Amino acid sequence: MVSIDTYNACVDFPIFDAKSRSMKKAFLGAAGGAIGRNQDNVVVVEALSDVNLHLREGDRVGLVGHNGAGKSTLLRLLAGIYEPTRGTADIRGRVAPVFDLGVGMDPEISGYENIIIRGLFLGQTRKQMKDKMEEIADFTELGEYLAMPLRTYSSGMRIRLALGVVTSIEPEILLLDEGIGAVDAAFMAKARDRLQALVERSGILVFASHSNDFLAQLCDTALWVDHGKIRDAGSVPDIIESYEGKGAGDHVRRLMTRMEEEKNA
Ligand SMILES: Nc1ncnc2c1ncn2[C@@H]1O[C@H](COP(=O)(O)OP(=O)(O)OP(=O)(O)O)[C@@H](O)[C@H]1O
Repeated sequence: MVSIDTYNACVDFPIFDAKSRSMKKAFLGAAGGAIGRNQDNVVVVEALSDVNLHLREGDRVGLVGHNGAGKSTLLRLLAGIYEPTRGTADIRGRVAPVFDLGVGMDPEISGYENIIIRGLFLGQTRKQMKDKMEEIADFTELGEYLAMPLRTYSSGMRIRLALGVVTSIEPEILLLDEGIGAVDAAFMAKARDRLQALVERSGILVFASHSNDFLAQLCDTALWVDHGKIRDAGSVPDIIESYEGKGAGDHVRRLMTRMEEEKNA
């Protein structure tokens, strides 16, 4: 069974070299988690506090919130990269963390070899990646460059390769942190379809994004993360409306209606 359960999970980052003078006036700014002190009087950033999350097979959840609200920290907690400082996080299922498209890529080896390595990094086997190789190679449209070392690629070419691999896997839990940047528009349209298909065959999706259109396309529900806490939970348009206002909520509602009509057409 695939599941995510966190109980009052907190993640603190101790900052041993923080200047105490500047900390005297610590207050909750618009961006970032609360800054406090732990029992040893060390300055800590409270990146997440008392997060209770219960997700099951089929859940597609978007995370919205200001810079430094705790979205990436929450994804890293769910990926097992961070342990909760207090509380618990119980994650069942094979996790594919897609935070940085370039992670696990080696500039000195070929595109083909990088496809295998990146796949292993995402929990796939060598055999699975070899079976998918042709299809991934086609998608990237990189042709003979695939036999060349990755260092000869432009940044957009690297993203094509990384997206080709990421969207080819079968994850039980897919953790996605936007960062899908510099590819040309035609390629992005192709990648969106593949991303949609990836999400559909994933057990659980948690997706942190500042793009309302992307959230509307990939998620059913959303969480507003604010200063390390879950401030609100609900449908994607409702949460975007609470977070950004009525205009943004209505835009997402219209977009979702249009997508639904296109699906049924
Ligand atoms: N390694 C770290 N050491 C210290 N503080 C950190 C570390 N990583 C994150 N933080 C702090 O934790 C808080 C949450 O950061 P996080 O990266 O999770 O935010 P986010 O919601 O993903 O932001 P953004 O939308 O800007 O990517 C911030 O206050 C940040 O300063």
